Amino acid sequence: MTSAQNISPLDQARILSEALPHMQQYDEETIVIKYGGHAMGAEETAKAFARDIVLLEQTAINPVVVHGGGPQIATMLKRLGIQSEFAAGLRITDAATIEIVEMVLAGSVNKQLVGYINEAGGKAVGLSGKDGNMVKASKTSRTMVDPDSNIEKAIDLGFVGDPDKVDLTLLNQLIGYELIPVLAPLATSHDGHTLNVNADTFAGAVAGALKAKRLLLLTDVPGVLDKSKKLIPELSVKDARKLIADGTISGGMIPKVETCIYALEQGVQGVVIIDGKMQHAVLLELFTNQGTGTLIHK
Ligand SMILES: Nc1ncnc2c1ncn2[C@@H]1O[C@H](COP(=O)(O)OP(=O)(O)O)[C@@H](O)[C@H]1O
Ligand SMILES: CC(=O)N[C@@H](CCC(=O)OP(=O)(O)O)C(=O)O
Repeated sequence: MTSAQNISPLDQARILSEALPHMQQYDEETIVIKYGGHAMGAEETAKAFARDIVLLEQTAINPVVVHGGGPQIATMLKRLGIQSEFAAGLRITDAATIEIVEMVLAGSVNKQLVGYINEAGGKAVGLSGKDGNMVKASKTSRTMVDPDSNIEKAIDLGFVGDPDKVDLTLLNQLIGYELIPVLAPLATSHDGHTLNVNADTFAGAVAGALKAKRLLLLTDVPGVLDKSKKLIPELSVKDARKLIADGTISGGMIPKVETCIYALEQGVQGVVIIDGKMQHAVLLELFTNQGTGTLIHK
């Protein structure tokens, strides 16, 4: 890795100077950043991410962080001997599982990230979508074609939700007051149950409601990859839909790309999927001229 010592002082100054128009572009704007559970696995990278978030806040950008935690939930469920399955990329969440999901997402994962941001000098506030009645959701309904009978069947995902209303009262008390919201993807159903929401979907709903300037989805791959595993730097909504239909985009990448499409429809201007395992991916994406991952556009 090239350290700052290997770069001449003039080049260091040029890199900093290159950031100026980007900082001006995002001045006072809200940027939603989704940090995936896989990406936050390595402590050093997670701490570098936290530093980047504080740097954004320091440059008069309003970052809102949404985190995942799929692998962390899986580890805890395994430790407790609870089986877990996915259907249509979503965790089937029964009554025992939702307790663990909430414990891991709103408890350990959320507080660890809050701790890292605060250690870097920020003022992070850890919340879930249940706080302040922020995110109301309806139980997710999905269908799947049964491979034996070839008949489309409804799948019961249990306590899994799709957001249908985001109340910004609480977030508006934090944004613009140097406080950095760090959100766990949980919501309340209309009859008061806790629902597990895919973190990408949750981030899209929050970015759309906030009319965020940008949405960054940090994952564990360089972006959307084509059939030969090469990075696709730019993807139109039309082509993204084709790649989902032909199976090039599958699994966890489906809710990510669908979130990007939803956010664009809601007026979010720049929507990207980037590699969160790369240190300072957020700074590179926002403050330099080179985009790193996949930009999804209309
Ligand atoms: N076309 C594709 N390009 C990139 N990744 C893909 C693609 N199709 C499926 N994937 C899978 O999607 C995964 C990212 O989704 P997910 O595991 O849910 O990440 P996260 O924890 O960051 O939300 C990748 O690791 C990869 O296995
Ligand atoms: C319904 C559903 O599948 N919820 C996810 C929530 C966490 C998540 O999305 O985490 P990543 O971003 O790390 O994948 C789950 O239970 O794993």
